[in-house]
This record gives sequence, structure tokens and C-alpha cells, in this order.
Amino acid sequence: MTDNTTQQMSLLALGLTAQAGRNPDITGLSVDSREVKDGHLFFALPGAQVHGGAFIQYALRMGAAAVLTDAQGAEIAAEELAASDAALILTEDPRGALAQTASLWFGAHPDTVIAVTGTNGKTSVSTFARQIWVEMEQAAVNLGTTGVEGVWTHPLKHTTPEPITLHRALAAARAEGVSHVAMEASSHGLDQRRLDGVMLSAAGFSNFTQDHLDYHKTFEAYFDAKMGLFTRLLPEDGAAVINIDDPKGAEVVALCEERGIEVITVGRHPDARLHLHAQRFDATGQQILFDWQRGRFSARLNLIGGFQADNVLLAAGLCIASGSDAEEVFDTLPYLTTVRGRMQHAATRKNGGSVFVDYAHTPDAVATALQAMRPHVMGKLVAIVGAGGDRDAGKRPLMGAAAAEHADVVFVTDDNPRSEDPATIRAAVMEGAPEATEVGDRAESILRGVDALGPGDALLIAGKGHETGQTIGDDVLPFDDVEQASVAVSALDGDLI
Ligand SMILES: CC(=O)N[C@H]1[C@@H](OP(=O)(O)OP(=O)(O)OC[C@H]2O[C@@H](n3ccc(=O)[nH]c3=O)[C@H](O)[C@@H]2O)O[C@H](CO)[C@@H](O)[C@@H]1O[C@H](C)C(=O)N[C@@H](C)C(=O)N[C@H](CCC(=O)O)C(=O)O
Ligand SMILES: Nc1ncnc2c1ncn2[C@@H]1O[C@H](COP(=O)(O)OP(=O)(O)OP(=O)(O)O)[C@@H](O)[C@H]1O
Ligand SMILES: N[C@H](CCC[C@H](N)C(=O)O)C(=O)O
Ligand SMILES: [Mg+2]
Repeated sequence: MTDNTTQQMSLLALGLTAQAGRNPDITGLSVDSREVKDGHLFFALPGAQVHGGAFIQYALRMGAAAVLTDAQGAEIAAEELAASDAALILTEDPRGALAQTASLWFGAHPDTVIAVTGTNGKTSVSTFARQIWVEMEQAAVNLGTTGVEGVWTHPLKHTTPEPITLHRALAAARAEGVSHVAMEASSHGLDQRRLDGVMLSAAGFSNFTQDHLDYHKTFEAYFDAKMGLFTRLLPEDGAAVINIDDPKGAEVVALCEERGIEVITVGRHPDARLHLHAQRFDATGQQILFDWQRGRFSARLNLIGGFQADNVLLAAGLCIASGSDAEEVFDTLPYLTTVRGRMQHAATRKNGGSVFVDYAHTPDAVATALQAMRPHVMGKLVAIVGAGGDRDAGKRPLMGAAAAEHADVVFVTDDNPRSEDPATIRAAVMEGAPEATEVGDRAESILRGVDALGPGDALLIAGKGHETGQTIGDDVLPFDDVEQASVAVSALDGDLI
């Protein structure tokens, strides 16, 4: 699908050669047969559920002028293809071809694009990179879970959009004058070649822990998908910025060095080139000391959570790796602001008890977020945790266990049960947190969590972050943790502080 209905391109201009059929001009690109229009090139992709070859017959009926698929897709639709004069383009890697074709169809993207991968921290790192650039007066956006944000905004359904949406958004960003983009590379996106065709200046690695095993099946396959960013997408003249505090960091460095890619290591590890030397916490943020090229620097971060300093330095490293001046980058750090739904202060009770909302939805993130709150909290730490339906089921008891280990009081509640039975999901989380209180209704659990706060206590509402809905079955009911925290405080204390 394209926005510009008058655009036409030959197969040749799109870098494609037809094995059979005529040689038409293409009027648009589609991956879904239901969206095909007259003259479109339909990509029949091997899917997780079904092969897109099964939909070639419908795409042809909708007027597709060309079909790109693999041998299996062509076999499924052999009869329909033989009876049609549509061009047939065969390739072993239709998803890669889709990405390359979408990049040619939509044209140039902003000059500087960086991408970050890792289980946790992608949205945070890409948002900080965008904030750094904007402070340096560059026209910048970040692109990922929270949509396109920055000097130009645009909603997105996926963390790494499929190539047609991605290249359309990148080309539109360029047309709006955007010069710098920081994007998230999700493991699904990498595995499905969604970002192939994007010319990266630099790529970052935050960390590697459990998530998405429902899709990737094994840790090895999950890691390999992520490594595609460094082994396939990042050009040899690009630079990699790698957190070497993560146990997998050294492996990522080795993969980059094998290709002769310049590496900037980041972390608390003494060997890190951008080295976090010390951190001191207070009620509203932290002071950090760090080293770069034999110089020592200090900065005040108005951000809660020790791990945010790791994310900030990774973002700073990516800006430096893609051409910004290091000292100018460091000067922006005191101006960075909380990323929506990440350790976001949501409300304070009259007695001083405070409420934070965080997007922790993996075992490691739950542990990290709760540990990060400790130095800022004098009293007890209360956690509300739940796990999503139709997602990695193995992480559920581990998320419960992380909450039980790092909080003093735990409530287990619902977080987007989707097609699954919410009680079954909660039971799995409770396996890891047998002492926790189970309160299925999320609003009620927030009310109970806020009610449990005394002076000096804090509540972490984990899992939904910036989300504004609770997905139950196919319905998305409006739900916002930040809003519910305020509602609970005003219900209990009479008015808001
Ligand atoms: C599991 C997954 O990633 N699925 C993606 C995949 O779909 P699929 O392989 O399951 O598709 P399928 O249902 O088997 O169908 C095969 C093909 O037939 C086509 N089709 C299907 C039906 C029809 O009538 N006509 C038709 O042409 C489909 O468009 C598809 O191309 O390929 C599609 C086309 O590229 C994607 O849109 C789709 O993303 C779905 C919507 C999705 O929800 N993905 C999520 C899990 C995701 O990608 N999340 C990541 C991670 C977020 C994080 O880090 O936490 C993200 O980047 O957002
Ligand atoms: N560097 C980090 N190390 C460990 N945990 C982190 C780190 N950064 C963020 N987190 C935790 O992970 C949560 C999600 O952070 P963020 O949204 O930046 O990650 P993401 O990788 O974009 O997630 P998604 O896979 O949903 O796109 C945060 O709310 C926090 O709890
Ligand atoms: N992008 C993540 C978000 C999870 C957030 C949590 N609220 C859930 O629904 O599990 C995923 O789709 O796995
Ligand atoms: Mg994200």
C-alpha cells in the first residue's frame, strides 16, 4: 500500500526481475491480500501461521500485477499463477526482498539512522538519543514501541514496523526535515528482516535476558536474531556501541571485530571505553561520574533508577558513534527527562508514599526496576506485577519470583490477558510469588497497593508503562496506570497532591 496513488515504478527500478509473466509498472506494494489494489506487487511471505502463497489467488483477483514469493509460495499457487499474466518474482528470502523493495519504493530516509537491540532498554536508549540530538539542535525522532516521537510524531503498531510501514515513516520523516533517527530493532523485526534496507550509521546492544521464547523457542535462536543487527545490517564502516556489563557483551564485541567494525564499549566494567565510574542517588535523580578518552566527566541526571545511567551512556555512545561531538553530547545529559512509562513518578500520597509506573515486563526488568528503586526509598517497597497473555509463558513464574525477591509486599494482577484465561496467567505468576496477594482487577490492585503505602514507602506498578489499554480477548478497554495511580490517591486521600 502506498500513500501516493500516482506513483509507478518498473520492476527494474525496484531491482527485481520477473521469472514469468509480463513486466508491468507497479502501482503499490502489499503484504496482505486484503489490501491489494490494481497494479500492486503482492509479497506472499512465509508466515508463522500460514504461507502467504495461500493468498496469491485472492491477490490476483484484487488486481495484483506482480507476485513475489519463494518456491513454496509459487507451488501453493501454481495453478492460479499459470492462469495469470501477472509477473512472478521468485527468491529464497522474500522478507529480505520486501525490505529492499520498500526502501527503493519510498526513497531516501534521514541521513543518520541508529538502531538499538537488547531485551530491555531499547525504547529508553532510543528516546535518550533523540533527546540528546534535539538538545544539540538537530531535527531528531525516535521510532519504536511508543511510536515516532520527537520533532515529528506518528503512531505505530509495532516496535519495529514491517518494512512498508517503516520505510513510509522514514521517508515521511525526511520530508518533514528530520535528519536524525534512533530506532528500536526488536528480535521479531530482525528475524523477519523488517529493517533490511535501512542504512545504519551505528548500532547498539543493551542486554540479553529472557523474553519472547514463545516466538524464538530457544535462547540461541533469540540471541542469533538479535545478532543479525551486527552481523548483517550494520555496514562495515558503521560503528557498534556495546554494553560489556552484560554477560553476552564480549560475544557481541567479537562478532563486530570479526567484521572489522569499530566498537565503542560502554559500562561499569573497567575496560569500557565509555566507563561509568560512580553514581550517587537522591530523591529526584542521580549524579554520575564517567570517563571518556582519558577525561573524567560528571553530570546530574534527573532520572530515577541506576539502570537509566547505563541507558543514557549507551545513548551517548551511539550519538558519538554516529558523528556527534562527545563533549557536546555530555553537556546535554542534565537536560534529559523521564521516558514515558519508564520509572515515571505518577503520584504522591499525603503521607509522602510515592507511586511509580514502569514498563518492566520481563523477569530481569522486574528485578532491575525494583532494585533501582531501593536507594530512593526509605520505607517498604510494594510491587504490582502481572504478565501478558499470548506471550512467553515461561517468564511468568520468574517475574513473580523477581517481584517476591526484591519487593516487601507484592500484588499479582492482570496485564493484557489477550486470548488466555487471566486466572491461569495469574496462577503462573503466583507460583514464583506464593506470599503475594492476588487481585485480578488491575484498578483494584492499584487501589490496594496505594492503600498499603505509609510515609517513606513506594509502589512500583510494573508491566504497562505508557500503554493506554487493557487487552481482554479482542477488546481493548481504556486503562492507564499513571491515571489509575492518581485516581487511587485521590480516592484514599481526598484530593491530589
Ligand atoms: C508473530 C509475528 O511477528 N507475526 C508477523 C508476521 O505474521 P505471520 O508470519 O504470523 O503471518 P501469517 O498470519 O502466518 O500470514 C502469512 C502472510 O499471509 C498474509 N495474509 C494473511 C491473511 C490474509 O487474508 N491475506 C494475507 O495476505 C499475511 O499478511 C502474512 O504476510 O508477518 C506479518 C507481516 O510482516 C506481521 O505483520 C506479523 O506481526 C504481527 C502482527 C505481530 O503482532 N507481531 C508482534 C508479535 C511483534 O512483531 N512484536 C515485536 C516485538 C515487540 C517487543 O520487543 O516486545 C515488534 O517489533 O513489535
Ligand atoms: N538497561 C536496562 N537493564 C535492565 N532493565 C532495563 C534497562 N532499561 C530498561 N529496563 C527495564 O525494562 C523496561 C522496559 O524498558 P524499555 O521500554 O526501554 O525496553 P524495550 O527494550 O524497549 O522493551 P520492548 O521489548 O517492549 O520494546 C523498563 O521499564 C525497565 O523496567
Ligand atoms: N512489546 C511487548 C510488550 C509487553 C507489555 C506487557 N504489558 C504485555 O502485554 O505483555 C510484548 O508484546 O511482548
Ligand atoms: Mg521498546
